[in-house]
Amino acid sequence: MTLRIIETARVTPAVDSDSVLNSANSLTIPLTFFDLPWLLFHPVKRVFFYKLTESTREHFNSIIVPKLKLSLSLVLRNYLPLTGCVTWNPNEPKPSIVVTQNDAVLVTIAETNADFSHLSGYGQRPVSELHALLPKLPVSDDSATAFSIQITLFPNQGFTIGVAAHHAVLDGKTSSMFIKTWACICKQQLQNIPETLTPSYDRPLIKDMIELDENMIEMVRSLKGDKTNIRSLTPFPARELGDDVVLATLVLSRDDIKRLRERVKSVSLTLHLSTFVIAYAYTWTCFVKARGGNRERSVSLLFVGDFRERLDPKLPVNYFGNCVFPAGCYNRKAVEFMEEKGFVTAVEIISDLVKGLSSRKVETIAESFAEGFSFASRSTQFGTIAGSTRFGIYESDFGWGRPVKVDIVSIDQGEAISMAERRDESGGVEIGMCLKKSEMDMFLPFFNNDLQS
Ligand SMILES: CC(C)(COP(=O)(O)OP(=O)(O)OC[C@H]1O[C@@H](n2cnc3c(N)ncnc32)[C@H](O)[C@@H]1OP(=O)(O)O)[C@@H](O)C(=O)NCCC(=O)NCCSC(=O)CC(=O)O
Repeated sequence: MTLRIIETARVTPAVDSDSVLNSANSLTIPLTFFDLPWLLFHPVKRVFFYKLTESTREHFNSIIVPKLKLSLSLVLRNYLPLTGCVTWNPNEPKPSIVVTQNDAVLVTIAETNADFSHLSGYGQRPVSELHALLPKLPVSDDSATAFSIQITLFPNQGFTIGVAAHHAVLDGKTSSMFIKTWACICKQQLQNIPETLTPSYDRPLIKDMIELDENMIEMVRSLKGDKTNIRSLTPFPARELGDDVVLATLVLSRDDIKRLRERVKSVSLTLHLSTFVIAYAYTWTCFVKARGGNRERSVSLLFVGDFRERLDPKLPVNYFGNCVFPAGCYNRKAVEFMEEKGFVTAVEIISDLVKGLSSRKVETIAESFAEGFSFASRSTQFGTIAGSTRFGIYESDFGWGRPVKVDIVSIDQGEAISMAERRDESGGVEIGMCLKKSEMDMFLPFFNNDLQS
């Protein structure tokens, strides 16, 4: 495929007489202990595919791009942190998001000759081609950009919106709320954000715990291992990906989930058998079986839970930033998930972890992250989940219909599994996996055949 960059635009927030920037000229939002664990992670990258056969160059340049830019400018008034950078003032104990007047979100406009149907499909797609549809997120030792966008035309086939988000600035809940808000403003040609979609910046609701901040920073530093510049914001080294890495999207229908749930119900009636638990347990056991190898090898799994409603007192559902707590199960033997009752074992583990989340104490969050991250390098297989079955990501309609597909491409940086609701069915789930082609070819038969058994 070829990609031609047409323009790199800076989209600034629309002029707002109430803007906090008008008086002080800058806005500083310190990162909380919920944000800090993600400081040196690679950006979360999602690509949204919009099918539109009337998307000629003319239509794209004169209608689609101007509408997207205008609505982006309007929505950024309420999302100022996305125009800024994470920086770490030498006089401050921790980094902050800093926004100054005239800051902007970089929007790359591009065109490609790639096959839209193939790239937006559910089959195996080269991850390098998906990356071409995503923007860079500039980062240096001193400054890390919060958010960037790429809009790519596939002439007469459609267009994509690719986003790159710094995870220390926002989590999946905030990121998906931003996209849905931008889409709503664009589609309905609104001037202002509806109340229900307005982000909350009520940071004082998260009690300042200096010791917790320090522990988080210490943990992040120790993970990087580079002692030369302890305030450096450059991320962990990127995973080298060969041309043979593919991303595929698997589907568990509502009926599949129901049948899998029945398998477990006969064993125990007290388990938490949500779609999330069933889907994670099933995918994980297939993944461990497909990799095979030494049955005694150490494997671990982790996920994060949204903590906004689990905190006491609760945070507003629209709280901007990160508010997730990790839950994991570490150093298990691969054989536990390979044998006949492997799926039930995984369900029991993940069910217990979900049930236990609400009683987790915030004071333990740094050690919980530290424990989880430490097993990432010590395990032969480490499962994590990106996205969620609760973000409603397919509702992002900018006025040209809902996306035909949404992929989280950044799962290529680990052994993450992505999740989202199914586009056209309530109750089912879409699962993204990114593996070397040879391993994907081993994994898919396990995933498809075990459903029939
Ligand atoms: C811990 C969990 C994963 C566990 O999920 P579960 O679905 O098992 O458990 P649950 O108690 O939340 O839900 C139980 C049942 O109630 C339904 N349910 C509960 N709350 C709901 C809500 N607000 N909206 C819609 N459905 C809801 C669920 O669909 C499920 O039904 P049913 O049986 O039908 O399923 C989840 O609670 C959670 O916190 N999800 C969000 C995780 C998150 O924020 N991840 C993003 C990380 S950042 C990231 O990854 C980056 C990025 O995305 O950009």
